[in-house]
Amino acid sequence: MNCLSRRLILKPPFHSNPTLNFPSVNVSFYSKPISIHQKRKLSANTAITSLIHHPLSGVEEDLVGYVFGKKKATEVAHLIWKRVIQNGDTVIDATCGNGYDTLAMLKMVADKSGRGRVYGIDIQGDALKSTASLLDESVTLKEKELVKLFSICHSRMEEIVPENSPVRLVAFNLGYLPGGDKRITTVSETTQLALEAAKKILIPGGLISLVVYVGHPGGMEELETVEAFASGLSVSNWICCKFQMLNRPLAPALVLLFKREVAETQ
Ligand SMILES: C[S@@+](CC[C@H](N)C(=O)[O-])C[C@H]1O[C@@H](n2cnc3c(N)ncnc32)[C@H](O)[C@@H]1O
Repeated sequence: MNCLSRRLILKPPFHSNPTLNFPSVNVSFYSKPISIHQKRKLSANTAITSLIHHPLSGVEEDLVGYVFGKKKATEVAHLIWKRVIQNGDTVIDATCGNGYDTLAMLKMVADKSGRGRVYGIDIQGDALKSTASLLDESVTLKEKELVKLFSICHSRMEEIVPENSPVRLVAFNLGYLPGGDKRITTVSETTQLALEAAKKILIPGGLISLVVYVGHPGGMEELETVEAFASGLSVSNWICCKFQMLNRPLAPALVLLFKREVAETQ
């Protein structure tokens, strides 16, 4: 058989951590039609390669940590963001709160060229003040300039991100502001609108990440809204999953909506 074989070192574009080793794979180019058996072998190799390079691979231990109550949903979310975000990216924190997620995102996008941007949104002025003061304590003035804060509803996120900015992450941490007024929470209607907006502006290879607190009134309904939205996304373009503890009903659920880099043919 006429077959050209090449050994490639694949560096997925979503990966920014140079300390991790990338597996090498054999890629074969065939000049003749191949048998069904060879085709199956090839597509299995492709499937394995895409699994190896998926942002969820490499965080297995952290997911086990979450299952055994050793890692918080937010910590696992941050580790997965790290595998998606590249220096210089544009990302959105759709619920800034006290700014911990904003800060984590800033550390991931900031580079010397000053290209990265974090658009932070919260309906409460107090939350944005809290985010700004956390940034003041934690980052340089130059880094802080990469963060743009907006006191608006996240359903309006399209209005604040410049049109040609490739958004790679939109993150939600739903519920109420810790230490704030517990009556002010995210709500299903606007969360649904915000998810639709996020879907429109996210680039292929991007991620919509949600940590959903279900212990407050309306929290469970909101999780159902998120699940219904995720269930409606096409399999060829999205990989959607949820991590939730069944016997810890008040523990937050982690919902991840990965937009495929390349649409999968069915
Ligand atoms: C659980 S807190 C976020 C915690 C935050 N990510 C952190 O790291 O501290 C949820 C936040 O969502 C905000 N929020 C509620 N409804 C919103 C809306 N429609 N648009 C934007 N933010 C909203 C609340 O004011 C609150 O600060």
